[in-house]
Order: sequence, then C-alpha cells, then structure tokens
Amino acid sequence: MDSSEAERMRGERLRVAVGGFGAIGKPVVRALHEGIDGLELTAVSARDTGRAETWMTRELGRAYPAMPLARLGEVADVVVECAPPQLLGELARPVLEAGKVVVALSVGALLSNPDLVPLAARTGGRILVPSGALLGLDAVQAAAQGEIESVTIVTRKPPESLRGAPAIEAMGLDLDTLREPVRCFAGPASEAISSFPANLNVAVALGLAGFGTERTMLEVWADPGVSRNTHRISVTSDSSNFTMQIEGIPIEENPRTGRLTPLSVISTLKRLTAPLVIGA
Ligand SMILES: NC(=O)C1=CN([C@@H]2O[C@H](COP(=O)(O)OP(=O)(O)OC[C@H]3O[C@@H](n4cnc5c(N)ncnc54)[C@H](O)[C@@H]3O)[C@@H](O)[C@H]2O)C=CC1
Ligand SMILES: O=C([O-])CC(=O)C(=O)O
Repeated sequence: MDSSEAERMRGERLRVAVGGFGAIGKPVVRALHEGIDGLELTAVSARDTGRAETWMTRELGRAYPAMPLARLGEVADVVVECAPPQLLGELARPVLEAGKVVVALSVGALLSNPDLVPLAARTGGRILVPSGALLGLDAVQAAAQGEIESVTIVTRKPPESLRGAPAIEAMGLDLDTLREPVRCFAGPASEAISSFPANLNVAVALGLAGFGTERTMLEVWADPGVSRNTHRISVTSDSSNFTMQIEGIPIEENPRTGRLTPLSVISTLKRLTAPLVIGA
C-alpha cells in the first residue's frame, strides 16, 4: 500500500467493489448503496451485465458500473468475492498484487489456490474471511493460540441445498425421494471441498481458523428432516471445550446459501472502518 492508499484508509472513504451478483452479492450491493459509514460502492461484476444493470436500476434507482472480475481491483481498495469458487483466483490475484484487500466467501477455493496467501504476504494485501454461514470462529482462533485437541463439524442440510454437488451426483443419490438422513461424507475438511465446492466453505473456514483443514473432521448429511442448513461444531482444547450449533435459513434464490452469509459480509465491511470492533 503506497502513502496515498494509506491516506485513503485513514481519512477518505474506502472504495468497495462486489464480484458476483447472486445470493450474497445482491444484498451486499444493496447495503453499500443504502450506505455504510466510510465505504463507497464503485463497481460490481456479474456474469450477465445487462441483467445486473436492470436489477440495480429497478431496485436501487441507479446502475453502478459493471466490469469483469479481474478488473475490480483497479477501481476499489476492497473487493468482495462472492462468485463461483472456480473464479476466486481470477478475481483475487490482481487485487492482492496491488496490495489491496479481498473479502473472500469462496473459502474452499483458497485450498486450490495456495499461492494467494503468500502473494498477499509479499505485497501487503490481505484476505479477509467473514464468518459467513458459521459462528464462533473467534473462539476457535483464540483456542488455537493454546493447544487444540480436536475440532469436529457435523453438517445437516435439506436435500435441496445439496443439489448439484459432485459428491451427490457420484453417489447417484435421488434427493427428491429421500425419507431418511443419508451420510454423504465423513473425513477431513480438506477432502470435502472438491466433492462439495459450493456447500462446505464453512468447514474449510473452520479448519483455517485453528486446527487445520486436514485435522478438522467433518460429516455431511442430506437430511429430509431439517429445513435449515445446520452445523454443529465441537472443540476440545487445553483452554476450553465448546459446542456450537447454527441453523441457517436458506435464501430462496439459492438454497445452498443462508441468509446470515450476506449479513456477515456487511458486518465485516462495517468493521473495516468502525471505531469500535467487537469480536475482532
Ligand atoms: N463462506 C461461507 O460461509 C459461504 C460461502 N459461500 C460461497 O460464496 C460464493 C457465492 O455464493 P452465492 O452468492 O450464494 O452464489 P450465487 O450462485 O448465488 O452467486 C454467484 C454469482 O456469480 C455470478 N458469476 C458467474 N460467473 C461470473 C463471472 N465470470 N463474473 C462475474 N460474476 C459471475 C453468477 O451469475 C451468480 O450470480 C460461492 O462460492 C459459495 O459457495 C456461500 C455460502 C456461505
Ligand atoms: O450455508 C451454509 O450452510 C454454508 C455453505 O453453503 C458453505 O459453506 O458454502
């Protein structure tokens, strides 16, 4: 970050761009449009620019500039990544090369782009991972400053929210006729993401928060008995043992994603400039 960038971080408004215009991107764009202290929305990126412009004009009364993911870093200090996971590198590399900030939602894709963290370390860029659909990453990170003995996460999802996952297709599971819960995965978080690239970012975020994705143990259930994306996390460590559960209400437009996730991004954005930061 050069001195003019540093000045902007201190005094001027931070410029924010949003890459991906779906279940997470739209509410985040709306919140930035409605106003977050110290932040200014400068651009968005969508697969279908025309549709995004129509949506913004209808819903917000103006269309913010739309541009390709790889160019968002040219017009923003902070770029929110909420696009399909295979596009994380394309969006993040130029932002990090410029020493800027990526707020990453496709956390699982950090594992298949292992150059991004060293790139950020070299340039002074930063990758911020909101807690997203999860909870308690602050406590897991604190416990990791001591000795963690185990971290487990058991995920139960309504069958509908697992539709399209490669693992479900490989199992030949008919999600429409499930009567009983079916376990679709058991193993380390690091191995789950290739089978569920759009469903288990939370397990990778949990792993990265403390015990490592290879030691963080995950079970995934397609459960016709739940209507919410449910994650139950248990941690044992030399400072504390804790168990946490979250039941996320799926977003209608994209039931793979819960309502809390865009709110978590908005909260992360607010904390970029807030004078008081809780749970930092
Ligand atoms: N960390 C977390 O807790 C969570 C992470 N996620 C992840 O966040 C990411 C975004 O999730 P959602 O908003 O729910 O997905 P979504 O599928 O609703 O939205 C993604 C958007 O990106 C757009 N897109 C596709 N190709 C593009 C391109 N070349 N350029 C620009 N935009 C393009 C799509 O048209 C779509 O509108 C996904 O990777 C998802 O797995 C989702 C939920 C929770
Ligand atoms: O909403 C959820 O359960 C989490 C999710 O999709 C993800 O981690 O990608």
